[in-house]
Amino acid sequence: MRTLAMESSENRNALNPASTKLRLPTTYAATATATAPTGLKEISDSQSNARAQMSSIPTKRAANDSGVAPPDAKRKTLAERAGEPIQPKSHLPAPTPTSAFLTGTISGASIVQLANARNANKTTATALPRASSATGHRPTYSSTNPSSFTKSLGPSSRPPVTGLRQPSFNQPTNRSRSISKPRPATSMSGHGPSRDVSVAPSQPAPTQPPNGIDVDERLNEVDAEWKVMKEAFSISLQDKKAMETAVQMAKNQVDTLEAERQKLNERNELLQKEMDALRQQFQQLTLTLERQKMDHEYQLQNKSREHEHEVQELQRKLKQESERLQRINREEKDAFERQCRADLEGEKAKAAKEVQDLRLKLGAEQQDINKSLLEKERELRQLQSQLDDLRSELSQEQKNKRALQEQINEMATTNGKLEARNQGLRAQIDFLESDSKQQSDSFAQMEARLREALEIAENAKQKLIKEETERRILFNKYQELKGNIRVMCRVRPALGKSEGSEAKIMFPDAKTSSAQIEVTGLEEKSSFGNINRKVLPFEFDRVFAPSVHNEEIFDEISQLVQSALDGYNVCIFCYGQTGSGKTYTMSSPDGMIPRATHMIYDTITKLREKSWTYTMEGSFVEVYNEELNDLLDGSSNNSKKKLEIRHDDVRKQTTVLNCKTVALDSADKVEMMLKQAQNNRSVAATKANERSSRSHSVFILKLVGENSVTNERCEGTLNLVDLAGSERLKHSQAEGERMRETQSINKSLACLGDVIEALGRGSSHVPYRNSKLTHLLQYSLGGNSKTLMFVMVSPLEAHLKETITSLRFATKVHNTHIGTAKSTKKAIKDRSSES
Ligand SMILES: Nc1ncnc2c1ncn2[C@@H]1O[C@H](COP(=O)(O)OP(=O)(O)OP(=O)(O)O)[C@@H](O)[C@H]1O
Repeated sequence: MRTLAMESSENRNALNPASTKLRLPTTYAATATATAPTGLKEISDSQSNARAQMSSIPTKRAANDSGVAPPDAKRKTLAERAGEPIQPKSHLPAPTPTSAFLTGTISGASIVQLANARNANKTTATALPRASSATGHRPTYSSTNPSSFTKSLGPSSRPPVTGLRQPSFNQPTNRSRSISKPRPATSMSGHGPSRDVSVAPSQPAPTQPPNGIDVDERLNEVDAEWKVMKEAFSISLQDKKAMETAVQMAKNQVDTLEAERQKLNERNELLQKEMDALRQQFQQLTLTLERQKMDHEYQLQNKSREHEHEVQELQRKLKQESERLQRINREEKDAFERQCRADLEGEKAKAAKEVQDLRLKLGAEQQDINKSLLEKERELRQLQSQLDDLRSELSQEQKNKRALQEQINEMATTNGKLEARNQGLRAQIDFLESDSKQQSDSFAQMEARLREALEIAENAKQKLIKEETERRILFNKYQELKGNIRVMCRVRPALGKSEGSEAKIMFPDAKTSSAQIEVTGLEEKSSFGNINRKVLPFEFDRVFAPSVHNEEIFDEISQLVQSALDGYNVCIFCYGQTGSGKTYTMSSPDGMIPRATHMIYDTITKLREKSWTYTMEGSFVEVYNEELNDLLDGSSNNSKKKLEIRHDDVRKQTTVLNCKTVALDSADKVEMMLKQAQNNRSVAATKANERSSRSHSVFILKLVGENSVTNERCEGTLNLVDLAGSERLKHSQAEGERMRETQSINKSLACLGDVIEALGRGSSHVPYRNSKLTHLLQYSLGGNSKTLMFVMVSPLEAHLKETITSLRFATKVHNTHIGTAKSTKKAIKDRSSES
C-alpha cells in the first residue's frame, strides 16, 4: 500500500523540473548582465535556443561574477516556495557600471566639458591608471597582454569605458604616438580606435614647452578624437540598443517565467490543497483507524469474556459428564458385581451339585475299594497263612539249624576227640613203626574216619549259610508285610503307692509272642441297672510290659535306626497322656535318642572299614501353639529368628531355615544338646502333671553317607518325636493360656491321626499342612519313610480313661497298616466281666 508520504515525495519529484525552470531566469539574468558586452549577436544567436545555451553557462561562476547571491544550499520544497511572496524581478541583476556608463555618461555636453577641461586634467591624467586600479576593476585589458584580452569574452574581461576615455584627454601628447602606433589586434578592433586610447594612459606622456603648442594640430587632434568618440558613441548606441533588445528579451523571458511561476504557484496551491485534503483524509483515516482499533479491542475483550464463559461452561459440562459417567460406571460395576455374584452363586450351586455327584460317585468307588480291600484282605490272609507256613518252616529250619548246630558241636567235640585220638594214634604210629604192617593199617583206618568227619562238618556249614540267607529273605518279607507304619505299646511302671491304685491291665505272655494288651475299662451301667467293666483288648505290633527296660525297647527300633543309616527317612514318635513316660522313653539318659546316636556312632565306625564315611548333624525344635521354636537357640524370644519349613521334593528332604544345627561328631555333644533342649523346652505346670511338656519336641538327625569306593551316597533322616500330652481338655482342667495350649496340642494330634489315616488309605491327598507338626514331618510320615509310633500308657487307675483314649487312637493308626498281622489273626472280642 502506498503511503501518503510516498505520494507527497513523488509529487515533489514531479515538481523539481519546474523548480529548475524557476531558477533559470536568475541564472540567465546574471549571465545576461555579465555577458552584455559580448554583443547582441551572441545573444541573438542564442535566442532561438536560449534555454539550452543558458543551461550550458556555468551558473555558479555567473552568479558570483554578477554579484547575485547564490541559491540557498538547502533547496526549498514546493510548499515552502509556494508560501513565499512573488517578486517578479528579484532575480534580475543590478545595473552594472558598464550599462550605466553606456546609458548616461556619454552625451554631447559631456564631450564639450571634456574638451574644456582637457588641459586642466593633463596633470591628473597620469594618475588615472592608479585611480582606475584603485576602483577595483581588474586591468585585464592591459596592452601587455593583448592575447588574453582578445580571448576573454566574459563580462569581466571587457575594460570599463571610464578607463578608456580619461587617458585620451589627459595625454594629447601621446596621441601622435598612439595614432602612429599600430592598433593591437583585439576583438574590439572592429568597433573603433577606443582601444588605442585605452592603452595610452599606460604610456608616460613626454613633457613639451608651453609656447610650442599648435592649436590647429590640437583641434585636428580633437576633431580626430571627436570622430573617434563619435564612432565610439555610435557603437555604444548600437550596444545600447542591443542591450535594450536583450533586456527586453530578458523581460519577456522573465514574464514567461513569471507566468510559469504563477502556474506553478497555482499548481502548488492546488497541490497544497490536495495535500491538506489528503492530510485531513489521513487524519480522518487515523481517527477511523483508532476508532476501529478501539472497536476491535472492545470486541476482542467481549470475545475473550465470551470465550472464558464458554470455557467455564464447558468445564462445568465436562465435570457433570464426568460425574455422570462415573455414576454410570459405578452402576454398571455394581450391576456387574451383582451379575458376577449371581453367576458365582450359580457356579457354586453347580459345583455343590457336582460335589454331591462326586460324593455319590466316590461312595460307589468307596464301595468298590472296600470290595477290593476285602479282596486284598483275603489275599493278605492267604499271605498271612503263607507267612505262618513260612514261620513254621522257619521254626522248623531253626530247629534244623539248632540240630545242625548241635551236630556241628558234636562233630567239633568228635573232631576234638578225633584230634586227641589222632595224636594218640600218632603216638601209636610212632610206637608201631616198628611193627609197620599193623601200624599202617590202623593209620589208614583213622585217616578215612577223619576225612569222613571233615566232610560232614563242611556240609553242615554250607547248610547253615543257606539257611541264614533264607532267614534274611524271610525276615525282609516279614518286615514288608508288617508295613511302614508300626505301632508299639509301652506301659510304664507305677512309681509308687502315692500315685494311687493301678488299672487292671493284662499283658501278653512272653512265650506266646502275642502283641495284645487287655485293659479293664471303666464301670458302665447297663440298661438293666447292672454295673459292668469291659475288658478292652488292643493289639499292636509289640506290647512292652512295665518291666521292660529302654534297652529292650531300643533293640526293637535299632533296625529302623539302621534304615536311617541306609538312607531312609525314619520317624519314631511317642504318643500318650501326660506322665505316661514319653520323655523317659525318648530323652532320658538311656532313652532312644542317646541310644540311637550311640548306635549310629558304633555303626559309622564299623562302616568306615567298608569305605563308608558319614556325617551326622542334629537339630532340636519344638512345636508350641502351632509355632516352631529352635530348642538349641538360647537367645530371648524377641531376638529369635522365625523358623521356616522348606521341603525339597526331589531329595524328599526337609530343611528348617534359621534353625541351629550341631555337627554331632562326638557322643558328648549329644548329651549337651539334649540338656540345652530340655532347658529351653516350654514347660508349664498343669493340674494333670506338675512337670508337663506342653509342646511337641522333634529331634532331627541328618545322616549323610558316602562310599569312596563304590561312589554311593545316601541321605537319611531320623526324627525322634516326643509329643505333648494328649489329655483331654476337660480332664486337664486347663484354663486361659493352658487351655489354649491344650487345644493347640489336641488339634495337632488330631491332624497327625488324619495324616496317618490318609496314608493308610492310600489317599492321593494327605493333609500334611493342616498342622505345623505334620508339615514338618511330611517326608518322614508315609511314602518310603518308616514310621514307628509308641503309644505310652500310664498304669494308674486314675489315668484309665486317657489310657483307653490313647489306645484307641493307636489302634486306629495301627489299623491303617498294610500287611498288619491283625488281619490274619482274628481280633480278640471284647470281654466284659461283671463287677
Ligand atoms: N519305664 C519307666 N521306668 C521308670 N520310670 C518311668 C518310666 N516311664 C516313666 N517313668 C517316670 O514317670 C514320670 C513321668 O514320665 P515322663 O515325664 O516321661 O512322662 P511324659 O509322658 O513325658 O509326660 P509329659 O507329657 O508331661 O512330658 C517320670 O518321673 C519318669 O521318670
